[in-house]
Formats: sequence, structure tokens, C-alpha cells
Amino acid sequence: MNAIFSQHEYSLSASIWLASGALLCAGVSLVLFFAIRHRVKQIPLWKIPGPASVSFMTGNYTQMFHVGAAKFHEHISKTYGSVVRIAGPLGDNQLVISDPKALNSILLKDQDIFEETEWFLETNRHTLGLGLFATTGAHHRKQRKLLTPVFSIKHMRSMVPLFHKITHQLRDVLQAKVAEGPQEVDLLDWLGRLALELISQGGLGYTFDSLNPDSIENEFGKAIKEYFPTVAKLVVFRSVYPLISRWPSQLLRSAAACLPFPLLHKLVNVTDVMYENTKKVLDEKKALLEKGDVDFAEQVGEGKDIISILLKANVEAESEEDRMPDEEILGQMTSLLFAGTDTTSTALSRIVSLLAEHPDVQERLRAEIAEAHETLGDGDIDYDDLVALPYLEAVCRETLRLFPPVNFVSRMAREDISIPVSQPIRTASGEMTSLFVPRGTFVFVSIIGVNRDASIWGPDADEWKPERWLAPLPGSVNDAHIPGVYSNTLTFLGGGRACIGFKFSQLEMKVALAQLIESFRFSPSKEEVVWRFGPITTPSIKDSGNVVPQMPVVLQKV
Ligand code: HEM
Repeated sequence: MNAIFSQHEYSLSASIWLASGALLCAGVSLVLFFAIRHRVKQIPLWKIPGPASVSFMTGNYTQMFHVGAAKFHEHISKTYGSVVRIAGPLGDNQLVISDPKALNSILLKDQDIFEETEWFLETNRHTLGLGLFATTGAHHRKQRKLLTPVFSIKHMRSMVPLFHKITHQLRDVLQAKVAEGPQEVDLLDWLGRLALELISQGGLGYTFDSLNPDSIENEFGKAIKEYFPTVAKLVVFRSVYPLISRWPSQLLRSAAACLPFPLLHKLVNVTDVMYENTKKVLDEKKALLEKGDVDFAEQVGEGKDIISILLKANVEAESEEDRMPDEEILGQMTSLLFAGTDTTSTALSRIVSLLAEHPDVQERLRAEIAEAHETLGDGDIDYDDLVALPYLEAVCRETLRLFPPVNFVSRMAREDISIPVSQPIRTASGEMTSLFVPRGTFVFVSIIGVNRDASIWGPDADEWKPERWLAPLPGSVNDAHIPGVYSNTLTFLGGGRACIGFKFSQLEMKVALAQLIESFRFSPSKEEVVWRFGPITTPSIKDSGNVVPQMPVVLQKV
């Protein structure tokens, strides 16, 4: 009896093994089938010139994403042109594109085909929430439509006094530091605090109190700071996340808790803290709105912040179509904090660093601000006068052209498509006058490639020359029809996913520079500052062998 039972048991487990083996084989065959089909479809891409792959596993990625990768990006665009094939992981063929005509198709005409990648959308949905960084197509367009009025010039104009008020706080802190004489100050830290306050007060009507030197950072502030460095290190995890991202959230949480990856646990914790705190801010705002008679001017951000205005618009909306659900407002809140902080602080740090290296430009800019005060009086410079200052505009434009904080963005072709190119692509067998992009191809939109293209900007494209903006630009700039929203550059991208905060950001920078330049003289530190290339370029110094994000500058009272 026992023997028969064992035999049964044996054949049962053998069947289970056989079935599992068959399933595994079927799974592997399916993956292989799709991988081979994808490779076959990619055959036309082999003709496109590009650097040799350095590893089957990682392709050219170690060169593309290295901290010193600026040189590699410059090398590929100068050697291979504005459409370059690179090797992605496991021999995948991918494209780096800076050709303006091709980008018109990718970012404007065919933007629904060249969407954000799944890994970008899915990880953002689960960490930042259902904001602009997580939606596509009609859903994304609806969100943009509801958000556009709060980023209008009319609204930006009304924000200038708040921006000045916040920047005064920074100026006072820095003035206290240099009261006894010149001091070396880590401006990345202070400009980061400024950018956080500007977006948190101007965007959410919330303050982290981060410009108060005596304040203790709360867990919300810590989470916002830690979010980007944490996700940036989880590249491999993010790339496979779409395979499991539709599992029930409880299962995903349990899986994350079981996996032995401390960074993943940290990301879950950071996400929870961001969610709980944005929800608290939103609930408080809604309660105030429901009371009806609240004086919003008494609130942080004086009730002019983006979220308060969105909530008021929700109350006044006549149909569901014109209303944004709470879940999506929460997603916008975290997305704004994420998108508006490191980008702006990096841009401002770069401008200050360049002014420190170029005292002549610094003096000319200071003179322009002083002259504006002579005409307008001693008070803060208002919106219209600030945007009319030509040299301030030229310094900002030139820095954002040559040193865009975001170097590239990625897209994935959702269908086979042929797109036009401005310059024929030279291949071993002749020239291609259009580019066939097979479905599933990963495309890097090279912001830095467009902004520094010598055939567009002229032979001095790699030089920092603010005065280029004071004279008419070369005809080649207009002729290129660069599909960007800002000054013929791609710094804030273009099309339906262009940076919605680009006017907000320009204004923050101008208010900050106008105030700082009239109070301080900047000169370079003795420390060597290295700009680390990455999703967002960050200045750093080497301290006891460790790389520390920092931008030391010597400050002196004017
Ligand atoms: C110098 C500063 C900034 C730069 C260089 C910059 C650049 C960019 C770029 C390149 C994108 C496109 C990302 C992609 O397609 O993957 C983007 C999107 C975005 N930016 Fe900015 N940004 C800056 C400041 C800001 C500020 C201050 C805010 C908020 C007030 C903001 C809010 C956003 C949002 C919400 C998106 C997503 C837009 C969408 O998907 O529809 N950005 N930004």
C-alpha cells in the first residue's frame, strides 16, 4: 500500500516537475521569440553609424551614464552626427537623436507614437502618484489643460512678490555669513533650499522652513531630498518594473519588503512619507476652502500657490471634465516638488559658478541691476521690469543653452514609423534621407546635442557667450526650427510633454540673481568643482575620496 502510494506521489511530483519545466520552456521560448523578432526588426538600424559596443550586457551604457559622460556625448555627436546608433543592454540597438527635423516628429507631430518609456511611467505612478509624469495620451492632455492656467504669465506675474520675499530670506542668511569678511559657502545647498521653498510655497502653499538656519529638517523635507538620488540608483530595478507593476499594491509592498535591497526599502519609505504629507497639506487646504470665509492671504503662499488655485477651479468647475480628482492633485504636488527643485538649483548654481569665473560678466550684470534701481527706485524689481533686463536674460539663456540641467530624455517608439531628417544620414552603403524606427526602439532625445550643435549655433557653439543673445542669432538657428519651448533650445523640451514650469523657473532664477548679484561678489573656491553628468547634472567636490554634491563659492559683500 505504502509502495503504491509512493509511486503515486512520485508520478504526481514528476508531473508537476514536467509541467513546470514545460511552462518554463514555453516562457523562455516566448521571451526568445520576442527578443529575436525585435532584433530582426532592428536590422535597418544596423546601418546607422555609431560607436562600437563595449559589452554585450551593458552595451554603451557605462559610457552614456558615466559621471564624466559629457565627453562621450560630445564625441558621438561630433563623430557620427545627429542620428547615432548606440548599443543598449543585451545588444539592443538604440538611437541618440539631435536632428531637429527628426525631433519635430518625435516631440510634436508623432508624439503619441514616441511616448515616455513604460519604466518611467510605471515607476513614477507608484512613487510620485498619478501626476503629469505618470500619464499619457488623452489623460495627460486633460491634466495639462487644467494645469496650464496656473502657469500662465498672468499668474506668474502675481507670484513675483512672493519670490522676492523668499529670496530676501536667503539673502539675509548669506549676509550674516559674510558680515565679518569673505567666506566660502556651499551655494548648491543654499540654492537648493531656495528652490525648494519657491516651489513648495509657490506651488503647494507649504513651507519646509528650509531657509531658517536654525530649523530642523522634517521627515517630509528629508524624503523630498532623498527621492531623486534613491530612484536614480535603482536604474536596473526601474527597467524591469513594468513586468510586475500591475500586481495588487499589497503584493508589491510585500515583495519589496522581502527583497534584500535596502535602497528599495528606502524608496518605499520615502514614497509613503511624501504621500502622507502631501495628503495632509491637501486635506488642510480643502478644509479651509470649505469654511469659505478664510483669508487666504494669511496662508503660506498667500493663496496664490498652484494647488490652491487648482482647488478653487475645481470648486467652480461646471463639469467633471473640468475637475481634477484628489488622487491626481496629490500626484501633481509630488511631481512639482520633484521637478522644480534640483533642476532650478543646478541651473542657478551653474550661473553663479560661471559668474565667479567671469568677473567681467558679473560686473556688467551688477551694473544692469544697479541701473534698473536708479530708474525704478530701491524696492524689489517687478515682473515686467525684470523680464525686460537684456543682459540678465542673455546670461540665463546662454547658461541654459550650454549647460542644460537635464541632458537628455528618453522615449520609446510604440509603432513602426519613418521620420524625416534634416541632414542625410551617412552610412557605409550610401545616404539615408529618412529614418525608419521600428516599434520598441528606445530613443534618447539629446538636449545637449541640439543646444551645442555647431551647424546650428556656429563654430563658437561650445563657448559660453552671453552676448550672442544681444545681437540677431545666425540664420541657421531660425532655419533649424528647433521644436523647443524656450529660446530655440531644447532645455525645457517641446511638444505636449514640454516643461510646464519653464516660466516659473525663469522667474525664480531672475529674482534670485537680481537680489544676490546686488548684495554679493562671487569668486571661485580653491576646491575643484566637478559637474557630474547624469539625469540632472550636479556639481560636486571630492572630499576624502568621497564625491559630495556641493558647489563652494567665495562670497563677499558688495
Ligand atoms: C531649469 C529648470 C528646469 C529644467 C531645465 C526643466 C526641464 C524639464 C524637462 C526637460 C522636462 C521634460 C521631461 C521629460 O519629458 O521626460 C520637464 C518636464 C516637467 N517640468 Fe521642468 N524643468 C525645470 C524646472 C521646472 C520647474 C520649476 C517646475 C515646476 C514649477 C517644473 C515642472 C515640470 C513638470 C511638471 C514636467 C512634466 C511635464 C509633462 O509631462 O507634461 N520644471 N522639465
